[in-house]
Amino acid sequence: MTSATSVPVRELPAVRREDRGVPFLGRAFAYAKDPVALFQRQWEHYGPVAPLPILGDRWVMLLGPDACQAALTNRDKAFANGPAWTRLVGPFFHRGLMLLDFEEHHLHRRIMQEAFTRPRLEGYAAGMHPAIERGLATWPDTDPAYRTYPALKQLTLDVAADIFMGGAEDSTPQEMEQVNRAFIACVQSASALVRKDLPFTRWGRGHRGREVLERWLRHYLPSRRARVTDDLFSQLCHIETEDGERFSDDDVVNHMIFLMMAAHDTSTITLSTMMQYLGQHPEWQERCRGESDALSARTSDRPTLTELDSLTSLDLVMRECLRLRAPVPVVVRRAVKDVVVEGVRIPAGTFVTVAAQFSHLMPELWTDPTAFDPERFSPERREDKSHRFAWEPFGGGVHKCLGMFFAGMEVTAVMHHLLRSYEWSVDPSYVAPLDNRSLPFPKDGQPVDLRRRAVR
Ligand code: HEM
Repeated sequence: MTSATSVPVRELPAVRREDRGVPFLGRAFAYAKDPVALFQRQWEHYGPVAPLPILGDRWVMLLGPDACQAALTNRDKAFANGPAWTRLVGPFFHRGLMLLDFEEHHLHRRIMQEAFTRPRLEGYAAGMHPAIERGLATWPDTDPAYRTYPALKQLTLDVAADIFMGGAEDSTPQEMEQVNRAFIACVQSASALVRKDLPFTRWGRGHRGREVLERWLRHYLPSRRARVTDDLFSQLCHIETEDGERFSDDDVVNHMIFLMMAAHDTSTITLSTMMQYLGQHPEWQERCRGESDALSARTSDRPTLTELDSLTSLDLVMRECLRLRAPVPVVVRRAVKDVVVEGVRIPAGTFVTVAAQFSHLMPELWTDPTAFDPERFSPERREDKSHRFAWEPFGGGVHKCLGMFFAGMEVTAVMHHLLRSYEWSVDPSYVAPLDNRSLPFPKDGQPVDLRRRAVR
């Protein structure tokens, strides 16, 4: 963060007339239409600290790795998460870890960390394979336009039911579908224009969704408290720090709702982006499949966490896909006191978007930034080292994604099974039509030409 004494401090520039957008909505439409074009325009006209009128509030957009670093590392404790995320996603992820701040966040994160240690991840990895195999068995043998996005969403939900819930043994497929819809309702509330609990509104659906999730989780709480199993729910019920601190029932429910939301869409988006690029780059698909086939020949069809780590080409592809299409393109904060970033004063009360996706595409940081080139992450090139915050799909600072390794493991495990079971192709000229109203997903379901492999 720039100190007010070292650099002359400027006030935030006024919003130009042509950047005011639609009355009240401000630039919300421009963001939904093409966030990258909006980032670029803001950067060109205002630089790294750009004013942004949105939904009647005063927002500032931070662009470029230095400005993002200032907000994420948050040295002066000037930025808070709770008030900003709550403004966006409302009460639906109430008291999830990402929405807590400062001392309270530190305490909860210390407890939750215990559920993400390496030995625990090994347990989750072992538990994932059956759900992935069951899910992929329902995919067709061949389909020239298989809509992979909804299929992957269903698959990650099934994996989550096992790994997060320990099987959701009392829930029928219809109830699981209702739970899926409840999550979607909560996530989509972020783009609600009417922010009141009224019938037929996105906000209202978010409220109903939260109620469904709470009821569903509270039903399972006693059985998960009663015994320790390998699933995340049971772990949250039992973990404690060395000082004996543990979660209350309410904490467990609140954290579970947030965790399932944090894990579900982000992993699905990463997987569908990987399927798109691997479908458009058969040489990379073959290279990744070669490693997966070799691994299975050496070990078993259900690799351990350490064995999954050896799929290095898949790891390069995943990093590149997270760069090109960050599942969380921006994170948000609210200034709780006046603060200076890159020489510009941001007044207390201002909402802030930290635009990671823009850094991922800056020509100053990456060669040919829009090209699919996974080798840029190879040990010889390591373009992501051009700046500590050049590549930040998982955020940074004290709120950096706690599920980062879990996500890598889940995505690698699903892709490993997919590469072993299927071949697919995607038209090289295909550009995913993204819905950017909440997290970016392909509106057309992302059709691919899918064929089950004859011999493995
Ligand atoms: C590719 C998949 C994922 C991406 C791109 C992603 C991205 C992010 C980002 C950008 C943040 C920071 C938010 C902020 O600074 O305000 C975050 C926070 C978080 N994520 Fe993830 N995430 C992914 C998967 C997961 C998974 C699988 C889990 C859990 C199993 C998870 C759990 C969390 C938690 C608990 C936080 C809050 C951390 C805190 O506030 O201390 N994420 N994630």
